Amino acid sequence: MPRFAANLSMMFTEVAFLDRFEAAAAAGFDAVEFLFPYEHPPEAIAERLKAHGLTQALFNLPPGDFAAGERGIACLPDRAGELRDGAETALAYARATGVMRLHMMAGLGSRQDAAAVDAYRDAVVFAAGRLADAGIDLVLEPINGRDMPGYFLDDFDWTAALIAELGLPNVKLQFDIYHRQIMRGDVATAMAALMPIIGHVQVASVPLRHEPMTGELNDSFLFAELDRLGYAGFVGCEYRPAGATTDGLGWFHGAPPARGRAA
Ligand SMILES: O=C(O)C(=O)[C@H](O)CO
Ligand SMILES: [Mg+2]
Repeated sequence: MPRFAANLSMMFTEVAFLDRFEAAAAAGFDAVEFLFPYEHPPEAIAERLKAHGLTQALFNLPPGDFAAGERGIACLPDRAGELRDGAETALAYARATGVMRLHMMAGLGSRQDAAAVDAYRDAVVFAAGRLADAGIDLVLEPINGRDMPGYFLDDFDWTAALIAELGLPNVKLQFDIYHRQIMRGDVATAMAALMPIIGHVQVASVPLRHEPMTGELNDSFLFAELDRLGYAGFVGCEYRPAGATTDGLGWFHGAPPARGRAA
């Protein structure tokens, strides 16, 4: 089985954010990820990781005003300065937590807009350069437009082509199985084809974004495929538990898959 990271933005939300580290460790996870750490000082996050023997698998660069609906700023030409500052902020948290990969959200915008494409490309090159100095990978994640209407980076082929064109060794693909299935399907074949550039994987059931093994995909098969393909990274459990987080961890502890939608 791959190495799973509990996503603390979606899982264990029964308790306050800083208490989710202990809850994840108690449930058997040895790694965590989350969207953003920035409401808490880096030392507070580092202290929780250390106290519970957890590895920080991933988090995101600052995304602009997330509460107001922004979903990253990388494709926004007039936000380049803020993006650069955000990279420094993320690096401070990276140094404290030891994380080895960071995701940069693209923002809302159109790939038909040349200025947005240029801004995005510049942002990727800039962030990759800053992260490379610290030995950290930059991961780019295509996100489906049903969950995030108007999201700039909603195409796996375009993302893979950009990564190939830039040829920067620390720029990789964040392959979210949930988004891939909604956008294109053909998950196992795409995973195999893209494996050389995959830097992080995430999972949730489709269509409800609940626990793995409860949706239309055969997640056991996909996890075995990741092993067969030699994927040594983390699989982030980026799902909304259907009920209490711990009640839905049967899949993680090896229980047989559920059949059909939860009532
Ligand atoms: O939506 C997702 O799949 C994500 O991974 C986050 O929202 C962005 O990192
Ligand atoms: Mg994701």
